[in-house]
Amino acid sequence: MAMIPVIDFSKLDLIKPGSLEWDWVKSQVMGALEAYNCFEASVGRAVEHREPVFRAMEDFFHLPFETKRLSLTTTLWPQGNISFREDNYENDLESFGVEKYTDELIDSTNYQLRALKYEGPNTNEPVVMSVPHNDLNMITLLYQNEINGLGIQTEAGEWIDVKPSPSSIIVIIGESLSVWLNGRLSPTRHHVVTTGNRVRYVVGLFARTRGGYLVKAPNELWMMKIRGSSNPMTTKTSLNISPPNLIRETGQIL
Ligand SMILES: O=C(O)CCC(=O)C(=O)O
Ligand SMILES: [Fe+2]
Repeated sequence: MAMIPVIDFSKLDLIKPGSLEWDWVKSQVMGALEAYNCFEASVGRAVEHREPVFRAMEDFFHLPFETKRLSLTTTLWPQGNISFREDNYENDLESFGVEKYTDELIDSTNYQLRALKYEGPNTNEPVVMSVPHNDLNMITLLYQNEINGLGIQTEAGEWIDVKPSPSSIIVIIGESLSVWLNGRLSPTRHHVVTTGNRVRYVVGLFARTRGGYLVKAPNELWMMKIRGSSNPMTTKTSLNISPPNLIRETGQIL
């Protein structure tokens, strides 16, 4: 049974950028992204918050909308986790030799936290809850309760059912990061399919380029070879993140 790679991020607080351990995590991240466009990050700390988070989510879905919006941001994704999402950027960018853009990328990014609830479909037949798609943003972090449902499609077209451990966050990449990397990585194609009668809760953190920024590859990545292609990328694609649509420079509306 195919699985997406699991990478141990639990000691990332203790290891220094540039150390052997850091380079080891970095090379695993690269290997996973090249082979699967995604990975499962094992972050020990998540387990401590697991019960209260999903209990809070049950209560939360009974609240009026505005109360939901306010309480989610402060309760479900405490400040302590900011370093994890920034480490993720730093790690990815270093792998491509463009780490000098880390601060710029972090500054031009905002984070949207979404609480997702999928009612159980009350059948043993798989029911599609979210059709196959790529996210449009840069990176998405997903933390779910024990009800699985996320499927990732490999570039060969095979679907892999994701079964994250309770201490894991799934990291997937979106269209914007793929464009920023000038096609060096493809966005993670994924869907959600569930069975049974239990509710699936997911906390999703969507790292998105702030409105008004043009997502385009830095010069260093212009002429780099695209994976699987013998030709260097000679045209520059970009995404103009101006709501409501993402527009490629070629004029294609996503
Ligand atoms: O429920 C999930 O695991 C994924 C959700 C998703 O794909 C999305 O909100 O874009
Ligand atoms: Fe998605």
